[in-house]
Amino acid sequence: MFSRRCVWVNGPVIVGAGPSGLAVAAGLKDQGVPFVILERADCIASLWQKRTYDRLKLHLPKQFCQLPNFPFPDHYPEYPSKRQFIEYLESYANHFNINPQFNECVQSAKYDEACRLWRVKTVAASGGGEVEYICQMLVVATGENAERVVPEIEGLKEFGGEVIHACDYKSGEGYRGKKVLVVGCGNSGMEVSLDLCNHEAKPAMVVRSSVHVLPREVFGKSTFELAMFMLKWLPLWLVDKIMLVLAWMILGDIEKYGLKRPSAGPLELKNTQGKTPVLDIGALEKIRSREIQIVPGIKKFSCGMVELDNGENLEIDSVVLATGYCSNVPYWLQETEFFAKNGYPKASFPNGWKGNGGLYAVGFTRRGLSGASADAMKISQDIAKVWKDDLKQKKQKVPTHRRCISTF
Ligand SMILES: Cc1cc2nc3c(=O)[nH]c(=O)nc-3n(C[C@H](O)[C@H](O)[C@H](O)COP(=O)(O)OP(=O)(O)OC[C@H]3O[C@@H](n4cnc5c(N)ncnc54)[C@H](O)[C@@H]3O)c2cc1C
Ligand SMILES: NC(=O)C1=CN([C@@H]2O[C@H](COP(=O)(O)OP(=O)(O)OC[C@H]3O[C@@H](n4cnc5c(N)ncnc54)[C@H](OP(=O)(O)O)[C@@H]3O)[C@@H](O)[C@H]2O)C=CC1
Ligand SMILES: O=C(O)C(=O)Cc1c[nH]c2ccccc12
Repeated sequence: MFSRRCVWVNGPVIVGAGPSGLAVAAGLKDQGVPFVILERADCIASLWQKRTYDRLKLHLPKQFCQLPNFPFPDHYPEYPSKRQFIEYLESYANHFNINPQFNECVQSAKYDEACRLWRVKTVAASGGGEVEYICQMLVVATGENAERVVPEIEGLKEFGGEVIHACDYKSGEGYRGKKVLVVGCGNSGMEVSLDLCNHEAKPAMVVRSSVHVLPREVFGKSTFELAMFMLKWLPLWLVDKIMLVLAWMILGDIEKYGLKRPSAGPLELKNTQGKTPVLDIGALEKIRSREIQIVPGIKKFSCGMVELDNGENLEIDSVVLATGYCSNVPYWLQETEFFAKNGYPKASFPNGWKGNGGLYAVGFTRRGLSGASADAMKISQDIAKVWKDDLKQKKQKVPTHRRCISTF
């Protein structure tokens, strides 16, 4: 017979200790609301610490990436490096005295209608110990990038060479002289291809459909900042048109390199399909000089080879799947009213942060870190209000953790 530890949590359970979970936690600390954060990894911000490449820098200027009530240090550059961003998040957690429970992967969460409580089951990441947390409120902060997307492509098993996902790519060091097929042309595909070039590897990047490439800066100003500024006065479609004219002036016609532009504009596409435009940090120059080869979709792999949709065959040594990420909420949250099948809230920004029965979602806005901060502020305020009203009613506080042992 197993024994499962059962923990009553006074206050909400937050699932995920990335920027979103930390931002909600900080807001709750500020208002004196207790909580528990459950994190499957052994550190905060595991996406940034464990699943990103060495030379990554933030894409958006720092003022769009800082979390509430704790700015970046003044000496940070306009686009902080991954190391700097991680250091910032570590000091954020220290400043607010946030101590997540690491190595606890949430396996299931279910609202118990009878007692109006959430039952959140975790398993230790190393296997073994199971715990059931019982709480009144549940904050989903597992992110838009929780799991890698690995497409099934014919013959990939017979390929024989190394196949990795972009989240396991650290640097081009080991690829010198190698022919690498990079599948996907989002920001990851572009930046992995650029890094491979910088390490004298030979990347070919698969562009199966279309992509918006924008310069990271226009006349020395961040393109993103400019777009946000224009959106205050102009409709989105017009800002998109202006962005495309500026991109054409600065980057030229990218279609002649095989990079077809989508018919919807870059901001419209980000809003409707969550597809992030590429903010170019140098890959385009390598595409122009043919150091990065652009190739069409993949038909199939065979031993050491790939056959493309245009019938061409390429010899390759390795494959990097820069094929994106997905939410993992449908795997563990037993709820279908607030969350859609794709693991995002059904209501879009700014309405997708609060469900029924004390359910909240942070960081599913398709607006990066600034969207996560906006959600977090609303959530921590709402929870604090519920909490304080509740306290007033009870007039007496219950201990933070009440433990019991249940058997099954
Ligand atoms: C390569 C890359 C670069 C990016 N650059 C930028 C940028 O420059 N600017 C920007 O605004 N956005 C950027 N983003 C978007 C990114 O989504 C945000 O930066 C940010 O990490 C989102 O924070 P989050 O806390 O919502 O999700 P995450 O950072 O993914 O954190 C979620 C946490 O939840 C944990 N978790 C997941 N499932 C479970 C579970 N079942 N149980 C327990 N814990 C779980 C994970 O281990 C993780 O630590 C980038 C994304 C990527 C992939
Ligand atoms: N410096 C930074 O700030 C960086 C930020 N990021 C962010 O991380 C998030 C994820 O980006 P990313 O990892 O690039 O993922 P994306 O989802 O943006 O891109 C995935 C790419 O893979 C392609 N793809 C998927 N399946 C296949 C297939 N079977 N065959 C061929 N192509 C395929 C897609 O093509 P299609 O469009 O045809 O489906 C698309 O080009 C984004 O928000 C991005 O902005 C990423 C890297 C750096
Ligand atoms: O890099 C990302 O994933 C981001 O989410 C940053 C981002 C949010 N909104 C955007 C719109 C255009 C380009 C980048 C972003």
